[in-house]
Amino acid sequence: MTVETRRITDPPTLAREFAKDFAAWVEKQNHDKISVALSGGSTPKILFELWASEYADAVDWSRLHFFWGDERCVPPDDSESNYGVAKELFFDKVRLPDENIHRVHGEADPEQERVRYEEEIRSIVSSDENGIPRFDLMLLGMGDDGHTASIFPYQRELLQSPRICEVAQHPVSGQTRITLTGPVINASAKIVFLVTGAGKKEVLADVIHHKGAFETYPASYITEGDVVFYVDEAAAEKL
Ligand SMILES: O=C1O[C@H](COP(=O)(O)O)[C@@H](O)[C@H](O)[C@H]1O
Repeated sequence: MTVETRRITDPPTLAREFAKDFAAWVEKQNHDKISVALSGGSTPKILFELWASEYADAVDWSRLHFFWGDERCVPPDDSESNYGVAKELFFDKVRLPDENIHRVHGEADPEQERVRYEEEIRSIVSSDENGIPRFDLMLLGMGDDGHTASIFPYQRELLQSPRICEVAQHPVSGQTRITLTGPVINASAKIVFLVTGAGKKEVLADVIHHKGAFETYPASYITEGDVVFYVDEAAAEKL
């Protein structure tokens, strides 16, 4: 296990650095069906725009299969849909076959969709020696409260679940979501957090240095693989 932190001036530069590293990483992969789980929220939006513009022809997108670490249980055209955001900013603008996009059907019955999505993951993503799907790349964000994917503080059962996905609840809004579980996130070959903004600086320092209230923050438990935190200066202030 290695945890690396990369401090980068601001969100646009951070997205640019990661996009460059990502393109080089894709080139190095010696298999097709490269599986990437995307994060939701606001942080990856600049990255999606960059992929759709400067990297539209610089990456062979047909080698990649996109999944999500978490999704809100809303229809795909809802502004809250993590898939909807990626579609509008990225998928609609690059040459990526539809069959390479593995979205969570947020409009479906959550429990039935959890089961269906697990099967879809198993059909593409190969498993490790413990039978856990091993994504090639897990892209994560971290909320101001230390949540990652849709695993929120005090939802330890989601961090330890033996399932691939669980139906989750946002603790404040009550919004239903579907999230990958801790063991699946941790089994990924490579894990990348993109974290920006001053609102995350205290929590980020606790998560990375395992101090203060770190045990409360789900992001603290994503430590088993090859983990890289890309952080902007505002978020890195307390590191
Ligand atoms: O709800 C979510 O929040 C986190 C963090 O989002 P951000 O807006 O602070 O970037 C995100 O990683 C997760 O996928 C998303 O659904």
